[in-house]
Amino acid sequence: MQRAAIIGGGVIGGGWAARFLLNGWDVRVFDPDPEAERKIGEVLDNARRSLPGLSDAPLPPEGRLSFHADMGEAVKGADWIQESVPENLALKHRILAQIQAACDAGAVIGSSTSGFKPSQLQEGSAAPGQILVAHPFNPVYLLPLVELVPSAANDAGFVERAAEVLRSIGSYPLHVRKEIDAHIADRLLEAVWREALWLVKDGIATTEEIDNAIRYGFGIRWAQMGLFETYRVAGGEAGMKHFMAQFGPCLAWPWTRLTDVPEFTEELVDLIAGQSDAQSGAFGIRELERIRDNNLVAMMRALKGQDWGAGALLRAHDARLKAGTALVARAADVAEGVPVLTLARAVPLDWTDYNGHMTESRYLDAFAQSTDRFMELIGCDAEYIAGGGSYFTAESHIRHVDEVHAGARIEVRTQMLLGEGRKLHLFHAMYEGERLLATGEHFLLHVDLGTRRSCPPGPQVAEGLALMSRAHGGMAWPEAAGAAIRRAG
Ligand SMILES: NC(=O)C1=CN([C@@H]2O[C@H](COP(=O)(O)OP(=O)(O)OC[C@H]3O[C@@H](n4cnc5c(N)ncnc54)[C@H](O)[C@@H]3O)[C@@H](O)[C@H]2O)C=CC1
Ligand SMILES: C[N+](C)(C)CC(=O)CC(=O)[O-]
Repeated sequence: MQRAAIIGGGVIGGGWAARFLLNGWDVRVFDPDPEAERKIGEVLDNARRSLPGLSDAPLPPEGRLSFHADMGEAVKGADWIQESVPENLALKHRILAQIQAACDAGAVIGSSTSGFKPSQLQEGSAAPGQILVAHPFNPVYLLPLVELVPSAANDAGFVERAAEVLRSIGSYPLHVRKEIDAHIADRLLEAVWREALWLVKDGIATTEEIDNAIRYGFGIRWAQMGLFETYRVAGGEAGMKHFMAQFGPCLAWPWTRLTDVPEFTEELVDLIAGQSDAQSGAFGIRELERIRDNNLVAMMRALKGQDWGAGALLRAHDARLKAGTALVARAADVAEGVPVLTLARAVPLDWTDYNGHMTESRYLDAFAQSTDRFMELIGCDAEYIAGGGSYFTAESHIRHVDEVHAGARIEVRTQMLLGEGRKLHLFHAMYEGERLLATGEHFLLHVDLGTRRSCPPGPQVAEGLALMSRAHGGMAWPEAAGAAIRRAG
């Protein structure tokens, strides 16, 4: 168990607390705001329904969360301390000095600052090498990017240790090699933000029209290929050089007002806030956060299917998590007389429906994953399938016993009812803890993928089946197995 201290538990500190906590860290929070506990509780509720299901493997058991009135108590013994107080350099200096007076010398102190350079934060510190910028993106518990910005005072081993901690909690540390005001991403965001402010101020577009220009077009493109890869594709077969030749001259045309800063007059603030109310005022902030989280999870899980960008990162993190799970690898290791664990994961947000619970098609999805896992156990793995043998499902019966919600940790335990010759009869039971949620009974036939006809399995799978028969052969037939839907009335 590792420990993080969160100093400043607002929007960003709350997000950090959730990411650490749900990745198994104990988290101590210091924030003088009497509402901090309630606010973090609400951020955590959102995180619990969205983050665990982003992975296809279970996250470690949640750590312990505590709130402390004394900053020294919060930071003492912490491995990672994340400063997330408001963007004010004098305040950050004061807080960093208080942290360093009480924390362990080996702790990493990350600052969430959106724009200060690490060398600015380190000014006046007796141990500057312990402080660096770890700039996250909102919502911190879902978005992987953390800009990790060291200065010359941080040694390379320290930076790598910080990066490894971030990887272990599913983040993507982007090492910003040369410190600069506002790092990398906020410089890009600042450019778009300034241009958008001019468009509203000059009456060209409303806040909603600008958001539509982003979300119906280049925003979707950016989420998967960024800027340069997107423009390379836009250059057609001739690629980047052609793109630059075609659009280079525009740089000299009046396509931007970036060099000017619009003054934040009361009139401009009212105009933007009023348009924003008209656009989104029908939703509360927590409601908007949930809509945002639903969309982000769906997009990132889709990218995982493509093994691309943030999705490729999630896949690699899943592999890490899976390596630490209790799933048995071979039939020879299956315990006798008890169903074998074939799935352990959380319910993803995109598995839920308009009734607010896991939707029916996903039960089949989960049971199908369990069947795949069981096939691997008996030796019907990717190599065997590539050799031309596999199983086809001939019949399924799912019973829905109790409902389950997004973020809940589920397990499927599987009993082999029959595994003989070409026949395989499985009974899956899905649980949240010890609460039975559903059962899935499936009858499969071994097939020759060349002829597409059933046939006896090869020796490897026959042996796996024999081992499983020995482990499960003496078990009682589950009460619900073999049941049909009763006639109504
Ligand atoms: N909001 C955003 O989109 C992002 C903000 N950041 C950065 O994160 C930092 C925090 O920003 P937010 O969370 O947005 O601000 P916030 O206003 O939501 O939260 C700041 C928290 O710090 C607490 N605080 C104030 N004085 C304190 C003190 N002396 N000791 C401990 N806690 C104190 C406040 O009570 C509040 O809960 C800033 O440096 C900001 O630039 C980074 C990424 C995104
Ligand atoms: C607007 N902002 C500068 C606070 C933005 C960030 O720092 C990152 C984000 O989450 O957009």
